[in-house]
Amino acid sequence: MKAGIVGATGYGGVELSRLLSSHSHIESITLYSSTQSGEGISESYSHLNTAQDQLRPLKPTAMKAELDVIFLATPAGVSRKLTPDLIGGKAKVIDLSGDLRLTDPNAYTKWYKKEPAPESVLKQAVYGLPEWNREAIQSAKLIANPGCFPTAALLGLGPLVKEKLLDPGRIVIDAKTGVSGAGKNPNPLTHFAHTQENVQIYKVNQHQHIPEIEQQLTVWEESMAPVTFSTHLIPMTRGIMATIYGELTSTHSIEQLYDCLTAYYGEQPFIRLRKPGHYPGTKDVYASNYCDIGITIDERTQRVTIVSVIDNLMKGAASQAIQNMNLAAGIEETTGLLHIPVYP
Ligand SMILES: NC(=O)C1=CN([C@@H]2O[C@H](COP(=O)(O)OP(=O)(O)OC[C@H]3O[C@@H](n4cnc5c(N)ncnc54)[C@H](OP(=O)(O)O)[C@@H]3O)[C@@H](O)[C@H]2O)C=CC1
Ligand SMILES: CC(=O)N[C@@H](CCC(=O)OP(=O)(O)O)C(=O)O
Repeated sequence: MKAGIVGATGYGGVELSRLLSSHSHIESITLYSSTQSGEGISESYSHLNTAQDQLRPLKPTAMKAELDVIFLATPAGVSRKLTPDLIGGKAKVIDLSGDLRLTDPNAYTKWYKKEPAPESVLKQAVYGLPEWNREAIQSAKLIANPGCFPTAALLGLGPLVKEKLLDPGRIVIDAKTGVSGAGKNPNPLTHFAHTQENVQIYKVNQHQHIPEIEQQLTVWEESMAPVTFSTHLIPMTRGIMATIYGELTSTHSIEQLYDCLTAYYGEQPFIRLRKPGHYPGTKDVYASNYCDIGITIDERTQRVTIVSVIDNLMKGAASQAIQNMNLAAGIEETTGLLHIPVYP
């Protein structure tokens, strides 16, 4: 397959380059930049000293005709403009931004404070959470790669919500992220002097991932109520931990809840369940496509705690996009993705 990466100079694009360069079904990678065309990617990122070095200007008509898969690793607001010119040809398009994830354009305007993608484009986009949407992804030509926090939160919540084991009105998701989640451009929140030795809550009750999480939870449980979702920036480069609290609709043992997770995830190649009483940390999934999940019940309060960890740049972005590419291309889902996480 011939792959193209738009936004190749960003953190998501850089991870895509790294992963695709050793993918057995990729014959070429073309890198696109809106600001650095003509330069080599290795001038900005010397670790990417690969055969495919030159950054090219975006030419949608040629890209659509020549490429088999196009990744859009661009900020919100870009792919809504690019996608109409890229779809309809032979290329499958996988968007890493939030532009195509929300089915309701009004929700996009409300939470992203931007103009939405055309409804005709939104209708074609398939939500790329493979563990829950594999069949639709397999026949998709346009894929909305999930957000990093929604990936962690939804994978943690899916089985119990789908089985109606959790009170739909009492779900709380408390999430922490590393700084790379904010992309390559530093800002006052992510500045080293502010982040180092600090924990900072941000976008309180206003995070753009709230409607994405609620949209999918509602697919599983139609009476789902709004969730409480908080994000914290912590002094590390990669990783997300979502600590999720819920209340049981009826009495269940921890073994029953664990069996419920196993029934859904036992055969999933990228979900690793911890035995009850054991919990993952972000280092367990560093630089990998895994999502590790732990679960317990507090006997005193009858509240459930679910801990779900991912690498935001991998299962939260680039490697999940490749998992989606594999499925849409009809090749083995795990191709190029079975790296053991980097430790320490
Ligand atoms: N970082 C993360 O952990 C995650 C990110 N995402 C989403 O993935 C997308 C990419 O994120 P990330 O790589 O971190 O972001 P970065 O800011 O690191 O990179 C984005 C890249 O997009 C390109 N770009 C910017 N403006 C335009 C434009 N107008 N037209 C075309 N290209 C443009 C830039 O490259 P150039 O100037 O060379 O064109 C830039 O390098 C975002 O939508 C982000 O929200 C999703 C999940 C996790
Ligand atoms: C640390 C940090 O700022 N993280 C970002 C991650 C979101 C993201 O990557 O954007 P999408 O909406 O495209 O998923 C945030 O919380 O907004």
